[in-house]
Amino acid sequence: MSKEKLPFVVTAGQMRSAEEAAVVRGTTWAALMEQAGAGVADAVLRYAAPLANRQVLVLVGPGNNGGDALVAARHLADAGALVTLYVWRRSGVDANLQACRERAIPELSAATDGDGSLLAQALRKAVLVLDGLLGTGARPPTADLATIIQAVNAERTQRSDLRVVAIDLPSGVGADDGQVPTVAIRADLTVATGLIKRGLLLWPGRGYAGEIVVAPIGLSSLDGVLTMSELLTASQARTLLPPRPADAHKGVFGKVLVVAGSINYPGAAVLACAGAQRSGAGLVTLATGRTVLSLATLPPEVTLLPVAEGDWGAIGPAAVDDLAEHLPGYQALLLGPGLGQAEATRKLVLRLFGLDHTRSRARVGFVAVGEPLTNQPQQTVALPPTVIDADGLNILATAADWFERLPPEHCVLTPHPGEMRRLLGVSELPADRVATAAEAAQRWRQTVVLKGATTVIAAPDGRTLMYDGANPALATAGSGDVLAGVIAGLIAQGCLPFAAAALGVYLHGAAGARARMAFGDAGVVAGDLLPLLPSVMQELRTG
Ligand SMILES: NC(=O)C1=CN([C@@H]2O[C@H](COP(=O)(O)OP(=O)(O)OC[C@H]3O[C@@H](n4cnc5c(N)ncnc54)[C@H](O)[C@@H]3O)[C@@H](O)[C@H]2O)[C@H](O)CC1
Ligand SMILES: [K+]
Repeated sequence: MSKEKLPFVVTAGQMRSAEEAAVVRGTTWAALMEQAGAGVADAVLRYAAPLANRQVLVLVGPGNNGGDALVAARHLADAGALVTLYVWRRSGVDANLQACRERAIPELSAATDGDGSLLAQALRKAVLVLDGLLGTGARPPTADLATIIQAVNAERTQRSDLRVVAIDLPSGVGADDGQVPTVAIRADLTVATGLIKRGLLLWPGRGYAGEIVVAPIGLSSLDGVLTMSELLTASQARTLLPPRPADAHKGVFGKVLVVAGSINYPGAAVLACAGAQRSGAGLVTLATGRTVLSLATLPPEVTLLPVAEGDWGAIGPAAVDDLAEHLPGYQALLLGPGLGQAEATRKLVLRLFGLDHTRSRARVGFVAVGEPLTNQPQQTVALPPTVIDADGLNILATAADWFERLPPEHCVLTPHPGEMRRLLGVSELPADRVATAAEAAQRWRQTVVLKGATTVIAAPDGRTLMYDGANPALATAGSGDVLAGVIAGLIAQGCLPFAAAALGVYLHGAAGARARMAFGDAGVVAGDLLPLLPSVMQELRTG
């Protein structure tokens, strides 16, 4: 599929670059705006038909977002809608306003509506409000603009028959970070002009956008923008599926070793193993202490590798020898779910990554790709591609420059925001989750899955995917364990780290959506995802 057809997600700056690149290639700003406004009108007519002889109130702001609104207003009037303009702080009469005047489209001005009565009256009559106040050039709305926004939101709350459509962004939502510093329009639909702005997919902005559609504006090529995010869609996920030859034996689908669990979290190990199984791995082995094994109710298909444990069943550093003996032959390692942070476990994790300097040479660790395994008595066993999750991340975060021990593009890190803060050594994450994940992935040279209502998957080469899968049903203990297992299972089947992370996030999210439909917003447990994963995967494969 050509790049242009993929739903790119951009910052305001990247959008500007794409537009400037288009203008350099011969289009004009006026043409871009005409296509944007026409596209908005088309989306509105598809979304809220019939509008003939229905009142449409178009809010017009001072910038090009307002310009789009004037173009759309003209097209909607030509389609038979009864359009009224409500102009806020727009100076001068440009061609698009002139064209509305030639159609005698009624025009109200905020400047002469001190008490807001004109707006209130127009809102009461309208069946649809089109928000063309502010777009990518917005600063946080203050006083007079905030009053207009609050009046629109109040009317929409009171009347279920009123639809609000935002042009490019709901006014008041930050284009790059989705923040809503003061107030913002609550839209039922946002028509993104040309490309989806990042703020539409980052919370809380995502919650103001409603349904999101894209109105093409003729960006013939996207070479103007270097690294853009892309929305992770089913069609994208489908391209990432590992092959599933009908005549294959289980060895073809790889083996996953899961180092997980502790006396407090035996279930995390179970969910992680089951996630790996349900993603299609050929064989899953749980390496943990005997105490945890006695507590965990494992699927019968999971094989067990009891390893040395310390106090309270915590996996201890001596487990390195057990792991070294068994790791060869595994195509994926998952480290972390429910591990706990006992001192003994901390030593194990640091030793696995060669960060525990109390011993000269770990028997297990990352051997630089291509470096021959030494045939010394302390032969080092290379770790397979590794998913590092939960306490695996929390323990790594305690070692300075931990990421320098990892061979490039060998791991998938799956932090939630708290784990990301610890890995970055910051008290607060920056608002722009995409930039945060992208910079970390490039610095650490690993795939990073920054989990959240919108999950960002970032590759070391700068590419980022955003999964728009906010789902309260997934905000449940163990959901992350299942995801980590799915990703490890996909790596075992031959997916490269970034592909496994993206496909894993998609499958996990789709299963979560299925569970929410079946069980509702509350009360879904992570285990409910497991039986849904194979059918979600099958539908993706045959879709
Ligand atoms: N560039 C193009 O050819 C196209 C742009 N598209 C649309 O245009 C907007 C971006 O336009 P821009 O003029 O840069 O920004 P805004 O329309 O958001 O308006 C900025 C304008 O408003 C003033 N302003 C900002 N915040 C406030 C505030 N809180 N209070 C008062 N005034 C404020 C600011 O000073 C500027 O004057 C983009 O979103 C698209 O909708 C087309 O879609 C494609 C072509
Ligand atoms: K807007």
